[in-house]
Amino acid sequence: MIEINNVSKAFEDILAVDDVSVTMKEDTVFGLIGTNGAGKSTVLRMVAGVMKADKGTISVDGISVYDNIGAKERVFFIADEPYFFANSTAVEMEKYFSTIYKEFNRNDFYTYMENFGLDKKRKINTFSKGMKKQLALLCGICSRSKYLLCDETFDGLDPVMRQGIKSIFAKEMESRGLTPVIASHNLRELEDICDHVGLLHKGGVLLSKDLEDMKCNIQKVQCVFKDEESEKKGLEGLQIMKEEKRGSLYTLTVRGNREQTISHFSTVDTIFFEALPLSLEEIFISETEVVGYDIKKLILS
Ligand SMILES: Nc1ncnc2c1ncn2[C@@H]1O[C@H](COP(=O)(O)OP(=O)(O)OP(=O)(O)O)[C@@H](O)[C@H]1O
Repeated sequence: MIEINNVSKAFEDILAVDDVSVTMKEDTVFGLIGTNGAGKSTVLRMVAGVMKADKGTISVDGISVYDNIGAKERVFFIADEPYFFANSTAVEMEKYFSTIYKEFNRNDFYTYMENFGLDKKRKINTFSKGMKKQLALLCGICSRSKYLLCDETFDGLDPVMRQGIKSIFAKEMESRGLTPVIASHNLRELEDICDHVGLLHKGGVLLSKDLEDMKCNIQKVQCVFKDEESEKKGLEGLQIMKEEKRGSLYTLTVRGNREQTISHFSTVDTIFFEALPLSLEEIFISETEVVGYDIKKLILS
C-alpha cells in the first residue's frame, strides 16, 4: 500500500502539492486525475522517492520512500516523457534495468517486445512517441516492481495497445500483485483501466473513490409526479445532488443505490418514472459540483 499523508511541496512561491493525503491500495489500478499543473507529476516523483516532500510522509508498504533503496525497488516510475539513454536500443535498456531490478524478467520482456512489434535492436530515438511509451511500460512491467507509476503514459496510446497493456496488467495483478498508478489529465483515458480514482485540483485532493462504489451510489431518475402531494412526498427523503425541472418532468441525480431509489419511488404516485444509468463523466460532474467545482471544462475537454 502507498500511503501519502499530509504531503506538501513548493517550488519557490508555487505550491505544487498542498496537504495531500491519499491511500493507494494493493491490487487496484489507481487513477490520479487532474488538470495540467494540478500536481500529479510532483506527487508521483515524490512517491518514486526522486523528490523530497517539504512536509508530510510517504510510505510504500510501510517503508518511508525518500532516500531508501528498499522502498525504491518496489516502485518503477515512468515519467511523462520516458527517459532512455542517448542512442540506446531496447536491448541496452533491458541490460540497464536488469542490474537495477534484480527480478527483471528478460524472457517476458523480449516476448512482449515481439508481440508489440517493437524492434529490440533499433535506436529508441527513432521510435514514435507511442512506441516509446510502450517500451517504457514493458520495462516497468518486466522490472517486476510491485508498484508501477505511469505519468500520462496511457494518454494517446492507440486502442489496440491500451487493450494489450490492460490485459498484461490484469495478468500481472493476478499473478504477483502488480499495482499500477496512472496519472492523466483526461478522465476518458482512465475510465476503462482504473478501479479507483483520485482527483487532484490545484495541488489538493478533491475526491478519492472506488469507481464501482461511485457508479453504484449515484442514480439519475426521470419522473413526472401525479400531483403536488406525491411531488412533495417523492422529493422528501431523497439525497438530491442535482435537480432539473422541465414542465412537469423532473430529472434528478440522487445519492443511493438503484434498489433503494426504485423502492423509494414505488411508494409514490408517478405518471412516469425511469431510473437511468449514469456515465462516469456524469458521476464526476455531479460529485465535483457538490464541492463547488465545474469539472466539465477541466478534465473532459
Ligand atoms: N521543477 C519545478 N520547478 C518549478 N515549478 C515546478 C517544478 N515542477 C513542477 N512545478 C510546478 O508545480 C505545479 C505542479 O506541476 P506538476 O508537473 O506536478 O503538475 P501535473 O499535474 O503533472 O501537470 P501536467 O498534467 O501538465 O503534467 C505547476 O504549477 C508546475 O509549474
